[in-house]
Amino acid sequence: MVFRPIKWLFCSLNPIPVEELLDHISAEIYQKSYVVVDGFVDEEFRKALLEEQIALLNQGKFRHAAVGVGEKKQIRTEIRNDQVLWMDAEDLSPLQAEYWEKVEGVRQAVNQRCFLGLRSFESHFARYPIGSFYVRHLDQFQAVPHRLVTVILYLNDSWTPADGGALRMYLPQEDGSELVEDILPLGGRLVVFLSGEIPHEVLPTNKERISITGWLRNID
Ligand SMILES: O=C(O)CCC(=O)C(=O)O
Ligand SMILES: [Fe+2]
Repeated sequence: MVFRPIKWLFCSLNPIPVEELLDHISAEIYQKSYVVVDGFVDEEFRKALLEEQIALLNQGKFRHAAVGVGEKKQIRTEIRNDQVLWMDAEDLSPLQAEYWEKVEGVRQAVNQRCFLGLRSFESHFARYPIGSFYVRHLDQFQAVPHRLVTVILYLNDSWTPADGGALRMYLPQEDGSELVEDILPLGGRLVVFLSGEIPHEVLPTNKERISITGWLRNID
């Protein structure tokens, strides 16, 4: 497989060298357990990923997302009612492989600074139809201890506060309280956070909401 060399990650107005961006991501994760990066992918790439996802959706490849793992895995639409399509690490499309390659940069940078021993990545496309949500949860729990870092890329063409569907993060403070931060799923925006430390939810969306969610893990 041939990868396009990644020299720049984009903010359309303000491209910065990839090393600088990865350094920023790992520093923020180290200091505050999360980071939001706008324009992580350029518009052309975002649109191509969105089109690929819509084509797969139209082929009926998405399934209701489940909660729990193994025998306890079940569809619980009162907890989450998005639809997902897992990417097959052994059979990535060229676009998916290009995205994974970008996340590989994040993995290495975070490992270097935070010593998390991240070894692999898993991810799925996600579609939240109008009215859907995902109630407050942690991505790392007893049954899935190997998910250490959550990585989300939003693919939406446009988003305003009136569209709902924000990612609501509950940031633990030193005094034991929580700071609530709402992050809109703006196209090209990347959100990275420590899966075991930041409870979060997806607020009900008033518009179809498309993203790629993934996890860096400490297993192969
Ligand atoms: O799409 C989002 O903003 C968050 C999704 C999420 O929390 C999850 O899939 O675990
Ligand atoms: Fe989550």
